[in-house]
Amino acid sequence: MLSFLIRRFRGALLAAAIASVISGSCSVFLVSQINVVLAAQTTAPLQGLKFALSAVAAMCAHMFSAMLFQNLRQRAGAELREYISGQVMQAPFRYLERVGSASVQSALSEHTASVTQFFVSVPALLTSGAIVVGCLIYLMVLSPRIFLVTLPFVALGAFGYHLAHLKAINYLRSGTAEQERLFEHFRSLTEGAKELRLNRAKRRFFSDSVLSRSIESVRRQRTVGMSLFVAASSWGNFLIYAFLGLVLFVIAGDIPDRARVLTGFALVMVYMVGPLQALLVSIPNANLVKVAAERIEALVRGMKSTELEVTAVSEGALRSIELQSIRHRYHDPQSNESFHVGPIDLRFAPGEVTFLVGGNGSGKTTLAKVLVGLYPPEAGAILLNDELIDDANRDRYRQQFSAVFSDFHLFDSLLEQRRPELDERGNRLLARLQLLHKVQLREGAFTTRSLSHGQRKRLALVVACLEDRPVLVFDEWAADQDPGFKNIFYREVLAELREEGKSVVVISHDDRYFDVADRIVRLENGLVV
Ligand SMILES: Nc1ncnc2c1ncn2[C@@H]1O[C@H](COP(=O)(O)OP(=O)(O)OP(=O)(O)O)[C@@H](O)[C@H]1O
Repeated sequence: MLSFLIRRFRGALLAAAIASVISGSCSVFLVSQINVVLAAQTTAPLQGLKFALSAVAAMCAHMFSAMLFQNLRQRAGAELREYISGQVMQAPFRYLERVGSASVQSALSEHTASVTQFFVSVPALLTSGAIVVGCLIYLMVLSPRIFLVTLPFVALGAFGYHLAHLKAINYLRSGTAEQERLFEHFRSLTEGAKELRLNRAKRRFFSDSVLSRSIESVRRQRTVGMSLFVAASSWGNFLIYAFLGLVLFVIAGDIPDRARVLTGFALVMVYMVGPLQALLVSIPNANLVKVAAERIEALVRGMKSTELEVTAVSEGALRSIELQSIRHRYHDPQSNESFHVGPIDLRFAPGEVTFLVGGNGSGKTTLAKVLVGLYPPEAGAILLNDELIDDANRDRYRQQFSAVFSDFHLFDSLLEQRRPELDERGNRLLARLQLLHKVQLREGAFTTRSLSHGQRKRLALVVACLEDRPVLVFDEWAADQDPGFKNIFYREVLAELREEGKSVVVISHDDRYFDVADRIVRLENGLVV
């Protein structure tokens, strides 16, 4: 993920990185000039000019790199969100069901924000890095003997930091994993608002034992992780002052040019504390970026689809859809239990109304999902007009269907190019379903979606009819409708769709209307009986 972003913006990143290093180097040069002036008896005007030019150069380089990095951050955020959204839209539907919406939401919000933080950490890392390296070089030039003494200190500091760092990153990783569970609980806060209000005991349990525990766990893991990093950077700071004390009071002795060397060391070491701290702080930030990038990568990896996206809907008219010995299986790894649908053989033809009936949990919705191509069959074959459906043409196959599942989603518009005739047809259908006084279709968008559940379902029916696909699937559409609308749906709408030559699949428990069907398919425990 990060390497992709780095490759994508490598030109601008390189320019901004060079500017950061220039800014850091100019700062070190300024400090060295201060030391020269402090040690000299007089100051030459040329030195003043050099100092002023370096200060201006440091400012310009810093400004340029910071602006460029901010710009890159926004561009990277936008591209990452588009990339993840694109992957989500083409991901296998079953995979999305399995990972759940909380993982997708946190990838799009929290993790994306963390990854783009990289573009803010980099200038700090580079500028501070350049200052620290520059300072060390200056110290080496000033007194190679004293500088050699710094090496064990650097090694000691690096070792201590590395140990803390390894421990900290584990805490950050598990904190991020817990946070995804927390996002799921946040969703329950709004989606389960009714249930939580109606039952005080459940509300308290959810609050104390589920939500607070998860919030606390994220807080604890992140606090421990970040505290370890802070402890490590404080350790680095301490070593600087310990080293300075050692130089000033123990090692210096009677080295040549004592005053100039010691002033230089003191000045540079004190100056280095800030950038070193920034450097040490930006390392945990870089780790947060790494952890977030790993989460996004893990999520997106499962979204890879081998299907080809259709560019145009198939021209040929529907003649038949055949399911040949198709099977689907849900497996729960926790309980190691499975539910099997199939083997099932069915044929669907135009102008035919098929009712899919059976008890709760008998597999009707699952079969419908296999039929419309949301679940590729795990065994058996699907044939559209005698053509075998596989990954190469599955997306084209799905374009044959309009479906209203029980957990349907209503977009606020038809998501189609504006067509006045579409508005007219839609409003006629809305009038027919007695919704026109509540909602209208204007320029392809609905005037409102604040409707009752039954009304929203009627709106979903209108959307499905307007799509004008050869096959329509209704999953217990009539379950929430009053008798009048049930009658319109079963006796009028289905009859009209049949007249238009549509193949209609209706999942239903309304045995009063079973006579409407041309064929009834009864499922029991995943099998047609
Ligand atoms: N997304 C899923 N993940 C795992 N198992 C599932 C999933 N959806 C359904 N199942 C399992 O598959 C079985 C059949 O479910 P399905 O929704 O197909 O039944 P149904 O006949 O449509 O039931 P109902 O009449 O209650 O809507 C259920 O027992 C359930 O355990």
